[in-house]
Amino acid sequence: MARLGQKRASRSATRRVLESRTAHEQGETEGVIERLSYEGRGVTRSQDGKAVFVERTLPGERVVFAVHTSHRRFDEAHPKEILVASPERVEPMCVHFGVCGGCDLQHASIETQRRHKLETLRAHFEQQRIDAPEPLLLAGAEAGYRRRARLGVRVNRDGEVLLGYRRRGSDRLFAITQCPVLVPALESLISPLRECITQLEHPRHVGHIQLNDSDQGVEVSVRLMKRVPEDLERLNAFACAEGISLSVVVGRDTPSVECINGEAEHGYTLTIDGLDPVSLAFGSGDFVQVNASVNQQMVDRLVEWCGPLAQSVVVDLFAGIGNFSLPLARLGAQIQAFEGQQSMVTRLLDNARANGLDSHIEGHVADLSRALRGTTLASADLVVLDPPRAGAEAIARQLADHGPERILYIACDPATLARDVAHLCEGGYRVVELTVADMFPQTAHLETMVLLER
Ligand SMILES: C[S@@+](CC[C@H](N)C(=O)[O-])C[C@H]1O[C@@H](n2cnc3c(N)ncnc32)[C@H](O)[C@@H]1O
Repeated sequence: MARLGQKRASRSATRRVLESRTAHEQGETEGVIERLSYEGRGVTRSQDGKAVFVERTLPGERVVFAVHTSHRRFDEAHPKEILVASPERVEPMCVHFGVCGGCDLQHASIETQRRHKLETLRAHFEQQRIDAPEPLLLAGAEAGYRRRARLGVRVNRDGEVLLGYRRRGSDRLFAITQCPVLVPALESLISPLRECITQLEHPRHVGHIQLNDSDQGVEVSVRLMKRVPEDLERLNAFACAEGISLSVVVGRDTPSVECINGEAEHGYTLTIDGLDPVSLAFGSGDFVQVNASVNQQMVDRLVEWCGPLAQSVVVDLFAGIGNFSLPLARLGAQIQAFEGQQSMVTRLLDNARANGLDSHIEGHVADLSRALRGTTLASADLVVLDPPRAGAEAIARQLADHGPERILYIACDPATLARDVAHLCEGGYRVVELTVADMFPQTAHLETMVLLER
């Protein structure tokens, strides 16, 4: 097999390697990959038995690797050559794979990726001694699924405009020419956008660019440090030519938003289907589930698991802009929604009103890294919680002591999920349904849905 591209370690990583007494010589080592780590790297051992995590490799492969970062108990490495390839290895779909900080599993077949996610979840549950049914899988397209992205912009010393993402393991930006995990309507904008920024009077004033695919089509938001009228005209011409909506956010401390082309003043929405669909307006600072098809399947499964909900009281914790609250309210449930950001609670309540569901939803701002005071979670019929990666340990302990009959936990981190589910099981719950949702194909990230009953 061919030699693989040289990966340059960041300066601080290089310094750590040189300073570390346990670092490998800066040579290359041969090894056989034993297994995949949870975050999708091949694991082998150095001659002295130290674990080495080699990115972009698969179990069973014989590889030549070079260590780029050394720690006391393990090393991190990149492959130089694949001597014996796994039959599960595939050609990565993106030319930037290995450099880009986004995807980490493009070298594995989609079946391998999904099996790995199921095994990762099982392993976390086993570590916590949680008794659970075999996880099922929800999945959509393996590429072209991301409906939101943030692109960085940098102008290098030669005046060349770089539009792209951060490098793997670094803060540094690199230029992209493609991103096959984006929905086609967003991916096709990469080159024209770069061209447009290059032709601005002041490309250095561009901070970052956010792309959203919505019910109204593509919406682009450009962050500008300064308002330059000629550049606004050029951005407007670009938006008209591409048939997209475009707004600019100008200034640093108190930025102002200006719509320069399209429908921004009416808002952008995402629709969730059902017998009676709901549409959610969102803003660029709001949390949005990036994979529309998998999100729809999650909402469908939630509805299927939770059965008839008319007149039920549902507490939706970490509610965002109402992704679960509104479909549940549509089924007749009374929703108490809690969310940390005031702006998203406001949006959730606006969304409830716009969908004729305001009499079914109350929204509250609350910091859910702590137990929720003044609300009797036990008297709800169902608690839905969908925390960020840190999980919801305090809430899980509270629910373990005073929780309702049923809890639906949606999680983007299997380790903190398993920790919290273990608390719930100690409190008398058992896992009755378990599903892995492949929300982020080509990466090792997994989304999980767990239904627990007392
Ligand atoms: C994974 S998102 C889920 C949002 C929503 N359920 C959805 O499906 O779109 C997690 C949400 O938790 C909110 N959040 C994060 N930390 C929080 C905290 N300490 N207290 C309350 N909400 C928090 C975020 O603002 C975000 O909206």
